[in-house]
Amino acid sequence: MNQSQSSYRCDDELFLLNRATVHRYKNSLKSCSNVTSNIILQEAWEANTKLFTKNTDQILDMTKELLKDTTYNGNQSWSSSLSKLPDPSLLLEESLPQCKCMNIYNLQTNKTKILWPTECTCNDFPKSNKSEASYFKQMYSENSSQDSNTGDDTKQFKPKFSRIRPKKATPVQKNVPDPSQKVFDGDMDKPCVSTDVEMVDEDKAHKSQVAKITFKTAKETLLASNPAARRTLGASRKAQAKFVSPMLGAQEKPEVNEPVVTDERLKHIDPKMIELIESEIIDKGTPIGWEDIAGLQEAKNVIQEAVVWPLLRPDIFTGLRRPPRGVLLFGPPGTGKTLIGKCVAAQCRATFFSISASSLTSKWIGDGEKMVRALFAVARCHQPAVIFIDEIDSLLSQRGDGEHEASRRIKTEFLVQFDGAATGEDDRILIIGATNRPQELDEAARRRLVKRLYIPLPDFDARKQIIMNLLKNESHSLSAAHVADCARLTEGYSGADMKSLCSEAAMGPVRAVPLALIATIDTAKVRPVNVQDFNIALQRVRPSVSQDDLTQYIKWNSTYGHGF
Ligand SMILES: Nc1ncnc2c1ncn2[C@@H]1O[C@H](COP(=O)(O)OP(=O)(O)OP(=O)(O)O)[C@@H](O)[C@H]1O
Repeated sequence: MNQSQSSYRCDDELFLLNRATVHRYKNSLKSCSNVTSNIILQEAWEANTKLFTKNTDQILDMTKELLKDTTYNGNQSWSSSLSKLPDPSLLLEESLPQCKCMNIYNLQTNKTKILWPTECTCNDFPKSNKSEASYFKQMYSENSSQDSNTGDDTKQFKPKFSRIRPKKATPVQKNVPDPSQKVFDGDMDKPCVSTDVEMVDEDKAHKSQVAKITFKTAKETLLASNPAARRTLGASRKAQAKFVSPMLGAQEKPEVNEPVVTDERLKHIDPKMIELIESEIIDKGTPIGWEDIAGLQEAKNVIQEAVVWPLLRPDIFTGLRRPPRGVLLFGPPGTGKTLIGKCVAAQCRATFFSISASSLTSKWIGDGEKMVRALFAVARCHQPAVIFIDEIDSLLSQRGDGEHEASRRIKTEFLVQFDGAATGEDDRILIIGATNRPQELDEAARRRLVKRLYIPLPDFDARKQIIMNLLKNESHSLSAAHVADCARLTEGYSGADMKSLCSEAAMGPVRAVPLALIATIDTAKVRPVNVQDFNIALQRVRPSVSQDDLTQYIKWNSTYGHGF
């Protein structure tokens, strides 16, 4: 008896597998593809079909043979040598190659109880010294030798490309399936229904589809994503033909259109510069109100009277009431000069051009004066307009012998444009210059910036207001008295210093949160900012303006500044 075989069940179907194949089959189930397991089952089925047919024929032949030999014994009874035959079911059983634990097989009239390989406990898988591969080969040769004389005893398992097919809700049953054509469909819970022919066709289709998806030459990839490249790859181009770039997406790229300039006043200006000014220099930040600027009441009054109202009502402010076209804001850094410029633009409903003089001189080296011309031309098209020039001292510094030619030309162009804007009756352009070094300004520029307003450090009330404004949207436990104390302790701080102080204090509650909780803590559980946080912040944030600097501003203000 061949002890190296067992049976395997796929629902109602019975497969007989030799032990090595069962072992191999079990292993194949661990892999993510069902290709190997399909092959094993298909081949086992074919081998077993032949085995069954052969054994059944043998039993029938023997029975017929014995029935011929019946005798009448004279006692009104017939005897037959059929009884000498072994039980046909045992004969069938013997034909079933089984393992040593076959005693647990329960053979009942040609019905074989199915034994799952996992149920087999005899562990009699041959401990062959041969490698598993050669063992399989041997086992397979044994089976094939019973096969028709093909002479091919080294029949190999040909790998089949197959996918794990999704479970179908209702398997498509094609009449009564022919067992000889059954294949296992990869689903252990379902009977197999596909035929060999179908599977081969499907495999072929799948293979070619996989090949199509996976393998593409560089040319195919390019053509798939950019069909226009077909004209340039391998095709001859006529001498007059336009060059077509084979680069990906080159054909889709819209041609870069030069900005269309419609305004007559801009026709001599480089369109790229116009675009640059409109995109980079026009400030579209949040509008600022007068209440956002703490203190500086006198400066605010002068600006309203001299700048805002005339821009709003140009009809009233004519003749002697004609407003100044240039304003200089000077004072220590961080005192709100830029804030005032933005506030003016917002209050006049004017277009706000914000430019730093150093960027004019460095960003467009060699083109600085063209840029200045373009700036004024664009501002004329967006009237009323406010041109805010930060660090105006570096643009309009005192002229000297060692001065660079480019910077001299920018300066000259600026003054020319300034005069044009100042004298043009219809022009409503205001220049606001801001500087921390008013003493370095060129005399000609100083004269043109008629209103020179000193923007000092915030006083006690202004500091209080800055703290209150900044704490407005924060959770805090500071009383009015605490805020006043804090304002008293910050004498000499600029507006920007006050902002730094409040930011530092606001970090106190966050620093109090244990490090492990910082990523998860609920915002509501972070404690409010308290006076202790401000006391700590006061030790860390110091004023940025020195007393000496302040003395110089006061001196320059008394000489050139607008007296309040
Ligand atoms: N008077 C003020 N009221 C409210 N906030 C102020 C005031 N002054 C300064 N600040 C705060 O300081 C920040 C810096 O102010 P701003 O840029 O206007 O100063 P600046 O005078 O233009 O400085 P710099 O001369 O260095 O350019 C502002 O964003 C604002 O938060």
